[in-house]
Amino acid sequence: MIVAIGTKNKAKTAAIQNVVNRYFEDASFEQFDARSNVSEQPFSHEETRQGAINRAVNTLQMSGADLSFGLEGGVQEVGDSMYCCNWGAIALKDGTVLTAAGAQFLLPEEIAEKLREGKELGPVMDDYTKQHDTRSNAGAVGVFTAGLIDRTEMFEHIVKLLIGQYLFLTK
Ligand SMILES: O=P(O)(O)OP(=O)(O)OP(=O)(O)OC[C@H]1O[C@@H](n2cnc3c(O)ncnc32)[C@H](O)[C@@H]1O
Ligand SMILES: [Mg+2]
Repeated sequence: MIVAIGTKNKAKTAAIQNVVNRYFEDASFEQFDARSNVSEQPFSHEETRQGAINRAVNTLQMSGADLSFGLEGGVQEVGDSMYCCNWGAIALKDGTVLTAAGAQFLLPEEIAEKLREGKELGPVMDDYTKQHDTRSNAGAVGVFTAGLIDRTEMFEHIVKLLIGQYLFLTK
């Protein structure tokens, strides 16, 4: 089975490879820089979900794969707080698209303020941690959960939800 991945971010690709390899012995992977066709910093569940769908569909079109994955991070305001939200999609050759959402976690107000000013979470996290490429490593979730859950583990749960739906559909 050929599986296409719509990102080169290693926190996301590791999540897809780890979970797919658990359920399919014969999987091979192709990676693409897929366009999400939404803002660099999605600002709602709806936009984040659409980004995941667009990545999955655009990736399938670029590849000769049987199925493709799109994963997208964004933020959503609930009450007076901002949460990081995470969505994923699988696209199949027959046009089927499966979606699932994952963990949401609170962003500290000083981070939320910078995002409301129009900044992107990726660079804001690098400024905050004084590290490089937080988004490809522990991620904001790793930083703000004291390392208990990193970005790969967070996306693994979404990938598991997606593969479970795929297995249910094809059983
Ligand atoms: O290469 P891609 O697949 O685009 O991976 P990305 O890290 O940019 O991830 P997204 O586009 O899905 O995320 C949208 C924005 O939010 C940032 N972001 C999302 N989750 C993050 C996290 O856990 N840590 C740091 N930045 C994050 C990210 O850098 C983008 O600016
Ligand atoms: Mg991005």
